Amino acid sequence: MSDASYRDAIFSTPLDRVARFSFDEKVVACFPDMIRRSVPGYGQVLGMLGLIAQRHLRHGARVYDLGCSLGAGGLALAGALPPEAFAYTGIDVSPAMAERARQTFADECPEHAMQVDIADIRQFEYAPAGMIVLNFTLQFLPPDDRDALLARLYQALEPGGVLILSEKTVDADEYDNAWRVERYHDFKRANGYSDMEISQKRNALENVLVPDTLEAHHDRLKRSGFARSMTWFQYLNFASMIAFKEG
Ligand SMILES: Nc1ncnc2c1ncn2[C@@H]1O[C@H](C[S@+](CC[C@H]([NH3+])C(=O)[O-])CC(=O)[O-])[C@@H](O)[C@H]1O
Ligand SMILES: O=C(O)C(=O)Cc1ccccc1
Repeated sequence: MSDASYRDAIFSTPLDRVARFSFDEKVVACFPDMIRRSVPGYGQVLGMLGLIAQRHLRHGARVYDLGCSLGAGGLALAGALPPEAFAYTGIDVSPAMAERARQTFADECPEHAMQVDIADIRQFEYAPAGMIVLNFTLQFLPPDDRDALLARLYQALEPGGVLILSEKTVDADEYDNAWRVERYHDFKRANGYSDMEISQKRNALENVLVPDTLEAHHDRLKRSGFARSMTWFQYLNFASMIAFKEG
């Protein structure tokens, strides 16, 4: 398969019926461009992953990257830590994504222990881990499945381990929410998306990407066992949280 990367033009022509968004071959081919132009703070969140790992990850521990897509999280970690510092397992249910992530790791960081599994993160058998990353992935699970997954991840974390949870969020206050969504659309427009692309993608994501409020996330983290969590990053309606398992 080609590893070329294209500009995202998926929603640029008028569609009679906008299909549900899915991580198919077409999305995979333009994914780096799509995510960079569509997720405010994506690069900053990735940049901090390595710094957070340097501070919190036990030497040699396992790191899980759930919904790893093309492996950007793994590459960020490999750029910040030496090969013996961690063993990485990326998991993605999309074979097209996972295969490209494998190829990228083989090309870019062959010395590092980078594994990619094609699996559903809800069914995966987790081994003990020092760090678990959910970068813009939980939002794609049916809301009823989110509690059970977080509770299992808490169990898999070693004492002193950390969970990074990055998400698109919704604001409980309708005015604050409208302001953030409108500025988010401005952000997309400034990144070259047309009004039609913005509205067709919005329709395609309806009931596929279901955002929670930050409060709902922190409540869920607490219910799952985490005594402490905080929002360390927020940019419009996108945020990243960290949750700590007591050491
Ligand atoms: N049940 C599931 N099991 C496994 N994978 C899943 C599941 N549901 C969705 N996915 C996968 O989760 C990923 C979400 S993208 C993550 C970006 C990445 N973290 C990044 O830092 O570049 C986010 C976005 O595109 O906004 C896709 O690759 C799906 O195939
Ligand atoms: O584009 C959007 O509206 C988003 O919410 C971000 C996004 C990025 C990549 C795939 C799906 C959603």
